[in-house]
Amino acid sequence: METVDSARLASNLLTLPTLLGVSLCALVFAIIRSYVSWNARSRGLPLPPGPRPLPLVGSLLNWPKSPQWVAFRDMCAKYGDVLYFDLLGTPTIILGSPSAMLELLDKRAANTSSRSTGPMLLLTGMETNFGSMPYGSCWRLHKRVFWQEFHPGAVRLHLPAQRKASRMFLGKLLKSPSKLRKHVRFTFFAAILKAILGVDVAGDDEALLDVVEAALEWRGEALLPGKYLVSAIPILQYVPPWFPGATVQRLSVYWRSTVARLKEECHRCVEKSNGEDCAGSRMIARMEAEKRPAELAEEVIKNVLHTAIEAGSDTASQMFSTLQSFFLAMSLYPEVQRRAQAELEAVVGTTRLPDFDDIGSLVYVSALIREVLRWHNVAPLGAPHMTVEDAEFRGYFIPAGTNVFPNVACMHDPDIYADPDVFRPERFIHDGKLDFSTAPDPAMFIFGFGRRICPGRYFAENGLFINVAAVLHVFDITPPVDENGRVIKIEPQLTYGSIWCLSCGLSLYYQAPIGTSGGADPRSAIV
Ligand code: HEM
Repeated sequence: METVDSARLASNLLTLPTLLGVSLCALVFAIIRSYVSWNARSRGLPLPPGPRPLPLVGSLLNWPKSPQWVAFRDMCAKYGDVLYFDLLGTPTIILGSPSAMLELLDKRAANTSSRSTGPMLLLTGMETNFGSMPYGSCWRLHKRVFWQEFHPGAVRLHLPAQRKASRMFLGKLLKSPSKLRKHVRFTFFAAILKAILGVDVAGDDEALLDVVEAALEWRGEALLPGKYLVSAIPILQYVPPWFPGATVQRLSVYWRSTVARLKEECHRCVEKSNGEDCAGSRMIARMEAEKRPAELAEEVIKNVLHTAIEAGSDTASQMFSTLQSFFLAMSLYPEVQRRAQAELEAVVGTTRLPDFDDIGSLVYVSALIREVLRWHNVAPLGAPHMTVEDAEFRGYFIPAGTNVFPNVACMHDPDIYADPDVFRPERFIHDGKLDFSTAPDPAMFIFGFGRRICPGRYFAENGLFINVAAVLHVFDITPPVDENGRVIKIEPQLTYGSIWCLSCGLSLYYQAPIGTSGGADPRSAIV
């Protein structure tokens, strides 16, 4: 009897309206709970402003496609210099002014130095590039191993490699100036490989170059925020490659294999260098001296080396794009080029090529390089940092796990740089000295911020200097001319990955060396 009553009671309770009622109560309870917990976390502070998010998809449809830095600049003009987006649950902010960038990414670096480890990182095999690692002991170990070879004192050891690569670059330009893109790639590639692996890239050692290129060619596109749906819906990463439409999973197999091959190649080269003085062998010696377990040491060194190659020689890297922008600027601004050449002739003379000791005396050339970095900033959205704790910033709530992008479009803000689209190195010179009092040093922004600031910057500055100074000293860079000798107007085109780079349809013509007023021809130093 008792059993029948219980069953009847249960069936009465499980009627549809009861079920709906219970579900509704659960939903209301969940909403209230999440509201209360959000309020406790945010302490009632609002999120930063931004385009109005839509239900379910958040700000996904407001996230601009291309060029993002311009779109974000316009949005900042409307909403202020801290913009908020909800990318399917991932909080994302864009910082639109130097003060906001320095305040959040430099001064609050303890909270803003991590990286998001989204599914694309694993799919691309980039999780072993320490530039992508979240902040923590693993990143610190990699960064330390890298920094021991790239801090301002250590980069002096790499000067011979950079000098030699730049001389070879000049030789290649003399022989085949129309292959500019290839030669630009060569100079950074040769310098970094010699510096870290002890490898001499004689002539066109395409084999190693191919391994590097294969590992790098897809990166700009693949890592573009919002490019693949899987970044927004991480569960999609588990779809098997054979599943219809699983393009990214099929690409992933290829991407990962190219990175793995590059790492193996780095390891093989360092082993082959057989203790020769290069960064790789010094890293091994240090790890041995610290008595690190062999397996860990090998993995860390491979990761650091492939990170350095990617950052230092990738065709989509900042070095590559910056040097190309230099050629473009010189062909468009002949008066700037003449002024730099006059300075080189006065300081260096006509019997030798410029060298690193000349940096301090070549004020105009140094300002010119700063202007290239500003004029065509090649990574206007920098690299996103991720916050690790909830924070308050300028009266707004920034949740833990927010991706923070600095929009370095401020390099083209007329309030910061007068006539920002004009190439004018003079903006950085006062009383014959480099002076950033009226126009901030672009290096403050373009190398990133806080603890994640580019650790390769000193090596980068040396590499840019030696190549730019040597090219200016030996060549005249002019726009191309047609068969009737008429100047062809260069229309620079920019391709957009996570990094801007000049798509090099542009070919430049080189004139006789300028060093003609007596003495030995500086070309004798070109190899
Ligand atoms: C013009 C040249 C270069 C520019 C403008 C540049 C800029 C940058 C930027 C913006 C970042 C991200 C910083 C941040 O997250 O705040 C970065 C990171 C990095 N760069 Fe560079 N870079 C250049 C050249 C190089 C070179 C030549 C190397 C290596 C030899 C290098 C190695 C790295 C590494 C390892 C990171 C990751 C740092 C980390 O996340 O801890 N960079 N760089």
